[in-house]
Amino acid sequence: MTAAVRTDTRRAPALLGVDGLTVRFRLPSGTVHAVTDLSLALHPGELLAVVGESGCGKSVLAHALLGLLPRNATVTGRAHLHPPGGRPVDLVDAGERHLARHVRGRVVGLVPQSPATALTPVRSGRRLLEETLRAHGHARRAAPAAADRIAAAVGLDPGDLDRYPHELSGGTAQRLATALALAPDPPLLLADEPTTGLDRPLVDHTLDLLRRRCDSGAAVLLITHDLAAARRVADTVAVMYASRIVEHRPTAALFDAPAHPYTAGLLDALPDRAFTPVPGHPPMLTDLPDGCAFAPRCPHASDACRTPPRLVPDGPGRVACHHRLTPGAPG
Ligand SMILES: Nc1ncnc2c1ncn2[C@@H]1O[C@H](COP(=O)(O)OP(=O)(O)OP(=O)(O)O)[C@@H](O)[C@H]1O
Ligand code: NI
Repeated sequence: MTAAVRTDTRRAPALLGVDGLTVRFRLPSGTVHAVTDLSLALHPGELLAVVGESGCGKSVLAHALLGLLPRNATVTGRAHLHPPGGRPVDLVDAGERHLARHVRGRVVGLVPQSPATALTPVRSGRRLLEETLRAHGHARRAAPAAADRIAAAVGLDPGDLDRYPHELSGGTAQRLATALALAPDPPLLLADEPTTGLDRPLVDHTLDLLRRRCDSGAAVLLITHDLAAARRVADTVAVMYASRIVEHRPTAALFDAPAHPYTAGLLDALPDRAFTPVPGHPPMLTDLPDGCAFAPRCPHASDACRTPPRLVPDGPGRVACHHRLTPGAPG
């Protein structure tokens, strides 16, 4: 079914076209290469999962798209957003005023990775949700019923809405953050680890909710550590390593025949596969090697890997590797 959705979405113009997005942080100790030359297109109806080990740049990517990075960040490249019925905007160039008034929440929703710290502490969940709904065009009288409906959709009890964020468990705060992001019905949703702290049935419930939004025309960029989650709902999966996309392809193709040794390593780490972690650790983003950043951990590395591999088309996807795996070959 997702294949059919994918075919349809490719014909529509991209809702988001990211081209060469690069983020650097200046620190007294050096420069953090957080996102490097990242390109992707996201179409209405498409669910893209971004996966990769902790610290590879997933959250920085989401924050860069929303102009939410701190002052020590430099962002270059382009991120064209084509809101349905609205004027296209380059999210990298757009000023804070434009992003705050016309983009954040309304066109691009964010489920933040740490909702407990992102939620305003002095308002109850109900007040936050009703304010969000009213700010996005719901009549005052209709807001309470709409708040209850959205709360129920994310699996919140009405009683949970009457609490303050600091009174909520991590999983409940997570669901409130999801409800707040969904309330304005944004055509693009960036969901950064939206299932953290949830038990398995609620994880699946939340993932299916995101999938249904795509099936009714929205686009979702789902950031997750959870490959099983990506497999359940994503149309395509982008694998990030040390600030770059190293592989991006349709979900079934990625799980059946990964082309990048790092992707193969992530899949081998799954409990229902070899359950063997990728050996070693990711490099420091202040001190990246000149060539392929994965080479020190890669069983296939050779002299060729001293030259950085470019992300190039590979079958139905893209891969950046001098030793790409072919289907059937050992990882
Ligand atoms: N304000 C900042 N100043 C300096 N470095 C930063 C800043 N924010 C993030 N970083 C660095 O950027 C890199 C990417 O961070 P990011 O939060 O995107 O990782 P992530 O892939 O989301 O990891 P996780 O899965 O743990 O959430 C990390 O090395 C992080 O330390
Ligand atoms: Ni993150």
